[in-house]
Amino acid sequence: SLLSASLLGIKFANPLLNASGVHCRYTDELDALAASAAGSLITKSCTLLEREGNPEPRYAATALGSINSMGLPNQGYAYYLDYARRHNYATKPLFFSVAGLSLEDNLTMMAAVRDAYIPAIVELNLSCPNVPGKPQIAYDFEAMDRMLAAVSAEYALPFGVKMPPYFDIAHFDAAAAILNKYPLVAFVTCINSIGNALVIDIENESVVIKPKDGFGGIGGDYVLPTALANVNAFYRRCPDKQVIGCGGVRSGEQVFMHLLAGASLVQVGTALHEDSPRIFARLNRELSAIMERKGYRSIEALRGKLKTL
Ligand SMILES: O=C(O)c1[nH]c(=O)[nH]c(=O)c1I
Repeated sequence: SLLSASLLGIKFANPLLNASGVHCRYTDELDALAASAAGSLITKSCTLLEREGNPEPRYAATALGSINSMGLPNQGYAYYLDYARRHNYATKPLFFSVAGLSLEDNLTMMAAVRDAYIPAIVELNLSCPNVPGKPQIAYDFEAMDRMLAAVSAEYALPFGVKMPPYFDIAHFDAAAAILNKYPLVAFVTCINSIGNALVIDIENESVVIKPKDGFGGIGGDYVLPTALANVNAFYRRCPDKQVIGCGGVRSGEQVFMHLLAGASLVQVGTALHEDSPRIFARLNRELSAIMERKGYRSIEALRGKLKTL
């Protein structure tokens, strides 16, 4: 149909899903996404063992988006693996986000997903900005190279990576060159939050979240141009991979922009957090209306068709 999408040869009724971390820590949240108009869903990035995460307040919404320093709170990978075993894949695909605190933990968790023989799609999170003492992997190119070499060898199935934003052409080139060494990295999700920003409340003359002196990853309207640039940069540099767009989506127009930039699927974070899974029905309606107005009969007809001047 009009909104049909595909990734790794798997069919999606529409390109929309949640961004990992939003509305996906607990099974009731995941069930609500499964029952929503989203074309697929993804679990909260998980670690080997359950984690409480950082002290609260650790999320705040602003007029232009959000800031968070959650600290990787999650129920542990076994909880999400159990959910992934019970998911009905005939209804919609499920993504499984992994964010181990070490290479060994990532290998253990991904081996468990591999050995579960379920069609869950793994998104390896290389970009969590909020675990004190754990600099994010994707900003350390040698560490990312080592991680992908070991994970590719162990998992031995196609998987994706969740990338942070980059801000320098040389960094797009270097990061893409590493990803292109690994054919099993079948998709690249751009972007994670822009890390370590600072939101100030002038009434209280204070930061708005408790962890890390108020420093946290931002999402929402703040990040849209950076998200689109990263989607298009990796779309251009990784012709053998697909790209999932994430960042700044709150209406059909931003979904359309991500698709033009080259995205195959589009994730929604801040706007989903501030609304509810009902947002997916609205976004699908708005995207359909834009496509019909412009005479597009499929997403493939517009994907990656961004014009330059
Ligand atoms: O603080 C978090 O839990 C978190 N927050 C983000 O904004 N991105 C991430 O990948 C993670 I793992």
